[in-house]
Amino acid sequence: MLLENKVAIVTGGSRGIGHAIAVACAREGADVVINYWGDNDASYGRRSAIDEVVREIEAHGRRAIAVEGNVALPQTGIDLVSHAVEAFGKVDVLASNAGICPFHAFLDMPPSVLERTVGVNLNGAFYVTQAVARQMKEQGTGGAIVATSSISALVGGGMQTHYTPTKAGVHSLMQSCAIALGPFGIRCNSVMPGTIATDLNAEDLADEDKRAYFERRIPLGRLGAPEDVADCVVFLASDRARYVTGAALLVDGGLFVNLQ
Ligand SMILES: NC(=O)C1=CN([C@@H]2O[C@H](COP(=O)(O)OP(=O)(O)OC[C@H]3O[C@@H](n4cnc5c(N)ncnc54)[C@H](O)[C@@H]3O)[C@@H](O)[C@H]2O)C=CC1
Ligand SMILES: C[C@H](O)[C@@H]1OC(=O)[C@H](O)[C@@H]1O
Repeated sequence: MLLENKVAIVTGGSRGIGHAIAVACAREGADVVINYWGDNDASYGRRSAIDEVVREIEAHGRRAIAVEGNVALPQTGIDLVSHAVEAFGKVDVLASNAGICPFHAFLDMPPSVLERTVGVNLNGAFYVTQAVARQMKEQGTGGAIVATSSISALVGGGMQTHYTPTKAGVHSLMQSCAIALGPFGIRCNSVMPGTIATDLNAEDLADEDKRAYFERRIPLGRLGAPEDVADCVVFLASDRARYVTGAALLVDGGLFVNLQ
């Protein structure tokens, strides 16, 4: 197992990519603190989304606690670390994954949409990374931080002018943190998913023509699944990637390189 007896914090872990990361960490032997924001109603079948993630982790024989909190607030990262240490004694891995993408045109974008997107995606990644890194430094045993950036760090989107800069920022944050935290044995990397079928883009991809267009552009011939990303996060978080820091791993089925 790649993360045997490690403790992982996963932000945005109630749905989509974060859900898959949390379960993959447990499958590889980690106990998990799952952060989420606003997904605790019972609209997910008979269980709330977060109850389902906890159940899946426990089915792998690992422990899980769910902690609701808005990552845009500096206190949330501090609280996540406190909960992890209280419940499991330490933090070894952070998957900084929480993010939003409210599609919106550029020319009439209200400042509130920009500020919320930057607040959750970029400031949130900064605050949680900082809180976890302080704990890892104190523990003195290193650690691994993997942030969910995006192919959108490298290419634009006309309805994503507020979003793509946050994903470039998250990648840049991991590069700088790799330098700042390397001396403490803390590795910092990012994954750059392509188009992964989740709630984030369900409405966008409900347009059959748009979905078919994406599928045609992906050399591997399909949209990504959350588990495709989760397995790469686990790899970067594990000792198999012990000499990898400041790197970004595209997980996009070849979409980025497909010019024509
Ligand atoms: N779905 C895709 O095609 C891609 C997604 N990404 C990134 O992957 C990450 C996860 O996205 P998905 O799983 O697709 O989204 P999703 O909408 O399925 O799940 C989002 C998760 O983030 C949590 N969340 C939202 N706002 C939060 C906040 N303020 N504080 C704490 N948690 C919050 C939700 O509770 C949920 O667990 C995001 O950072 C997104 O930018 C990157 C590239 C492609
Ligand atoms: C939500 C979008 O479909 C998705 O988000 C990203 O980060 C990818 O680049 C896709 O555009």
